[in-house]
Amino acid sequence: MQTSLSELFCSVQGEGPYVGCRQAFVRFTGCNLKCNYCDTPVEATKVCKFEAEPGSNEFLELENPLSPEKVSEMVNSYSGLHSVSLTGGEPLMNADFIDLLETEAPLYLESNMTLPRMAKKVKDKISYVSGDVKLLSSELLEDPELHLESTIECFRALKVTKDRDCFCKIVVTKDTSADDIEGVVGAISGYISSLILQPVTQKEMQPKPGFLLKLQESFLNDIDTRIIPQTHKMWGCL
Ligand SMILES: C[S@@+](CC[C@H](N)C(=O)[O-])C[C@H]1O[C@@H](n2cnc3c(N)ncnc32)[C@H](O)[C@@H]1O
Ligand SMILES: Nc1nc2[nH]cc(C(=O)O)c2c(=O)[nH]1
Ligand code: SF4
Ligand SMILES: [Mg+2]
Repeated sequence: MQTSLSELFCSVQGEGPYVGCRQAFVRFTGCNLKCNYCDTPVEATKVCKFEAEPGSNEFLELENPLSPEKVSEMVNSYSGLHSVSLTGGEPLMNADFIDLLETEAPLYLESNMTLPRMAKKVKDKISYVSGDVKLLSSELLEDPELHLESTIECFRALKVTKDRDCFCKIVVTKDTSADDIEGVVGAISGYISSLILQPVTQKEMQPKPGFLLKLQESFLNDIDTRIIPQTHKMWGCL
């Protein structure tokens, strides 16, 4: 089994409760959604850009597709890793490949949580789940009811346990509706350790600070709720 990656690099986690933790980032190509705020190209690429020396800005180009052995070897070439971020694109589209990875550091899944069958396949391999909920109003969803069901089923499969952390992250824009967030969070709150409200990075799409603070207040009684913007972009790292 082989798959295509767009890039593989070492940096620190720039989002959510694990901000600052040193990670290898494994970026898969392809996605089943089309979020209007998405900051990442998801198209398939001919080569995988591999930054062998962290922070060097020098990239080797490895021809796609790559085997799980080769990807594990590249990840294991980095030292001091807290975990390995599986991202994309949508990493759960590569559940069979993920199942074959043999990395020394534990796996951290960054997912849109819409592919429950795939979530069930990888659940025992994953130590950290950054479950990025896509709101019903935020994309062109064919079937909002099915979307919500799939989201709940994914969180149930990958829920927080003594061996796995699972938190929910929601990108908030100026068009986000509080009811929309409350509906989804109410349905998954039993499966997560915290809720992260992530204001969208593009200035022109950002919500007002007062809206975020009100939202946070409405959840705080039930769940550890934090407002954390993307931090890696502030200091220009990958
Ligand atoms: C590019 S996605 C890839 C993983 C997966 N498809 C997902 O959406 O979680 C990685 C993370 O970047 C976040 N993200 C993408 N565009 C963003 C933006 N403009 N502002 C803030 N966060 C953004 C996503 O919400 C997600 O948490
Ligand atoms: N530093 C850094 N942190 C991140 N957290 C989530 C990312 C992603 O694109 O999945 C990301 C990323 O691309 N870089
Ligand atoms: S699910 Fe993730 S990768 Fe796909 S479009 Fe949305 S933010 Fe981008
Ligand atoms: Mg990113």
